[in-house]
Amino acid sequence: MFKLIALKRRFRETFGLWRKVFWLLSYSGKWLGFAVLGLTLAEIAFSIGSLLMIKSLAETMIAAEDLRAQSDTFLWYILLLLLVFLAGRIAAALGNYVRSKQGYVVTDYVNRAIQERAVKADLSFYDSAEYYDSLQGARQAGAGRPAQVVANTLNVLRSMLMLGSIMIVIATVEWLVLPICFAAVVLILVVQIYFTRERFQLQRQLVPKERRALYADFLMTSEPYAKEIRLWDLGSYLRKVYIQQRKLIREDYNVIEWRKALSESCVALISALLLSTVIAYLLYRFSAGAATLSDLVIVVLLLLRAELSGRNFVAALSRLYDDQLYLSQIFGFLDLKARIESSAGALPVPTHIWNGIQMKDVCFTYPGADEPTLHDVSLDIKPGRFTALVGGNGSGKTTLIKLLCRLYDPEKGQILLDGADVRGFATKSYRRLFSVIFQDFVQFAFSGAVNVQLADLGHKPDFDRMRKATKLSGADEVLEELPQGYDTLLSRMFDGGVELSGGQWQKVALARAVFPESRFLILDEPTSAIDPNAEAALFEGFRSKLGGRGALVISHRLSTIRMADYTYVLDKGRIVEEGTHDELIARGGRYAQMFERQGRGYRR
Ligand SMILES: Nc1ncnc2c1ncn2[C@@H]1O[C@H](COP(=O)(O)OP(=O)(O)OP(=O)(O)O)[C@@H](O)[C@H]1O
Repeated sequence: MFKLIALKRRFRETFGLWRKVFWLLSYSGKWLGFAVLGLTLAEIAFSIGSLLMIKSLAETMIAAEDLRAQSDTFLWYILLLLLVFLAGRIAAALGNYVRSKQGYVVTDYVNRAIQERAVKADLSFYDSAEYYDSLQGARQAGAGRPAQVVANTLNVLRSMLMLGSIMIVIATVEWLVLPICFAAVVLILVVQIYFTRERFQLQRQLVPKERRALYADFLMTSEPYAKEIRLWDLGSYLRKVYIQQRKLIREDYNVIEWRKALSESCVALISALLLSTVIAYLLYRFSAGAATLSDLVIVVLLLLRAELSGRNFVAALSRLYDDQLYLSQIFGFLDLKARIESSAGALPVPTHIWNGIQMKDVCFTYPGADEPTLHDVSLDIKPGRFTALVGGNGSGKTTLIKLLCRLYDPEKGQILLDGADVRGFATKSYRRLFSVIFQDFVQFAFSGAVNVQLADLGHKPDFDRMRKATKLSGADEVLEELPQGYDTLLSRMFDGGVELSGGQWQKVALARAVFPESRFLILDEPTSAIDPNAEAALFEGFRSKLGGRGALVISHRLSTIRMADYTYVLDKGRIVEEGTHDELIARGGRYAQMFERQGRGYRR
């Protein structure tokens, strides 16, 4: 009973997989699909046709009493055979062309689908090794697999038809040979399928080791790590890590390949014994006068052909099985569902925001972490107000921003926009409320102009608006002095690019954050690499620069924080103090101590 249920489930899974493959293939277009199918069927028909013609020619020649007298007939026959053969080759060449054309279209599509899924995945996926394994599995399976499936299915079909035709022809001469050939094919097939599955399972187990090796390779070959790797002379250490992982991977594969080679040798021995038995049986029939010489010659010739077709059939079928296993990895990744998605009936965010955002008793624990990072955090971000957040390293400031922007959802408590739970708004439109600069902002290897405008691709490029943003952040002076001004490529990775300093990059990233006309500006240590003059220029009259937007600024520099309208102090994931600068100083608590300590440092 259980077996039946499991079989049914497996059948449903396989059927579902094939449906998805055909859905993917349909993406390459109806006509290309028909061309692939038509040409492959033509190729198969011509192959079988030429086989039957050879058989018929051999029979006629053996039976002919006077070969010379019938030479004209044979000549025409051979000519026709050549034409069929030629037509088969042309169909094969055109078939290869349309299949590879379909392959390129589908491969690009699958790659795009993987990228789309990766971009839409929750940020929390990046907290789990399982997600990386799944992504690596999909990448290893290869985006070309679905297209490969077409070629392999057709190969199975072709080799099966060829084998079937040969078997039928053999059966007309000597049917007893059939079960023996069948047994040999099944035996080879079982071994191939078994090891295909073993190899696939091993590959899945080895993904973490593969990722470790790839990581070491990535560190050795990527620009951001080049300085430290040279200074600390880490090359030999990383190479050792890489070699170690590769060695473990190789050893595991070698064990399987060795077992496979042994099993294949045994199967080859059994097949040879079976074949010898068949030939001995035919010889016996011939010597007993029960079979003619032509029967003997035809069956031996066809048996040799059947051996080749049988091997092709088994190889094609095990490749197809391999495809099916690997495709499940691609579809497994594509089926990952983001948890933070707009719910059915999600609303767009309101056009006017009156009270802003409110965090109410928010608790949050990272997936897989033992301890919560935020405990009962309550905080307001009001339109037109410069709000500051201070706290020691690891106190949870960046985490709080991630929750505000709905990169994660709280475990307990609520985040409200004008009193409504933000989970009720469409995620995309809610996230567009924010312009954020994170501490680890991205340095895109694009031009200066693109680096700024990336934050708002929904609008037409607007040079004046971009100038306003770069002027506010101080990036205007940086970009204007470059060889091609704003159009200069900000990377040495490609020809004609330049490299900016850390502070210059931060000004560009800051311009990107202020460029969109979003309602809330969130700056996570926006001036950590910027010189004090530029920082003072940025925050001078900051409230009027906000133009009605709400701002949340995280900084360790209290010279910046003192300009804020309202400040929250975070400690070990809890808001421990809040108020204006004067209120917090008067209170003489943690904020006042921090301020006093920093001020002492400057006075010394
Ligand atoms: N993706 C994550 N998974 C698990 N724990 C995390 C993750 N990101 C951060 N943490 C943990 O959450 C805590 C708060 O980190 P967070 O980055 O919010 O601190 P922070 O106040 O911004 O610190 P800093 O001032 O150093 O930037 C830290 O203990 C950190 O180890």
